[in-house]
Amino acid sequence: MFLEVDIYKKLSEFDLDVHFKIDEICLGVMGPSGSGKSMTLKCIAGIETPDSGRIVLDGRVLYDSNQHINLSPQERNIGYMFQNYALFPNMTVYDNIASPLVARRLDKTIIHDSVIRLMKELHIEGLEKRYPRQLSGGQKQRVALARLLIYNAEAILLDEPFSALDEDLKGELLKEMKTKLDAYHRPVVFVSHNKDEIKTLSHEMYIIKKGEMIHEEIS
Ligand SMILES: Nc1ncnc2c1ncn2[C@@H]1O[C@H](COP(=O)(O)OP(=O)(O)OP(=O)(O)O)[C@@H](O)[C@H]1O
Repeated sequence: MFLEVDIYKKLSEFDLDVHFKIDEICLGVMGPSGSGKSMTLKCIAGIETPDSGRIVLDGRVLYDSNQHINLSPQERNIGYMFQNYALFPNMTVYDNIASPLVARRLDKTIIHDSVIRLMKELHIEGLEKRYPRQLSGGQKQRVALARLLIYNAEAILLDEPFSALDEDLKGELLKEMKTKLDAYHRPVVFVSHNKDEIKTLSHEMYIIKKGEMIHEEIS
């Protein structure tokens, strides 16, 4: 599996001009606020459209401005975890986690088994019937992580997934995320302001400044 990204997009204050190719590793991306990190992930996920370029995931063209290819986020099959968890507020925890499998019309027993297994693994069993507003920040992030991991996403994009957590909780979730990602063997792009988080999770690192990515050794 590999993810190849060559995108150009005019933004309000500068141009986003991003190029990288990764295989089954976690690529850490750091950079100042407003430098284009979230926009890069949104273009890869298909939520925003670049002005030109090409995005290829394991040989599948997701976006190509010359060929007029622009797959929808669902067709891309990429897992995306936002800064603000983005759980569905009117759905229970169970339904939130199950939603990617329900959308794929999987058998109810298979969905049930997968939800229960992931809830156990992420230590959120017992919360099935709660709504997101009845959860702590850490619980919400675990639910978002379970929903991300429940389906067979071909790549994962993480945008500041630990930003709202206190240090203890962050450390704990970081460990769980590392275990999950180590077993995942697919391309992962991880955006963070925090170098320690990048060091823990990532194999390679880029710094993004005003829309341009520069490779940097993780030291
Ligand atoms: N739809 C858009 N069209 C044009 N410019 C945009 C759009 N959305 C965001 N921008 C601008 O693009 C730049 C990059 O924004 P982006 O959200 O990618 O930053 P970021 O690096 O993720 O910042 P932060 O760390 O604060 O989340 C900002 O200057 C922002 O104002």
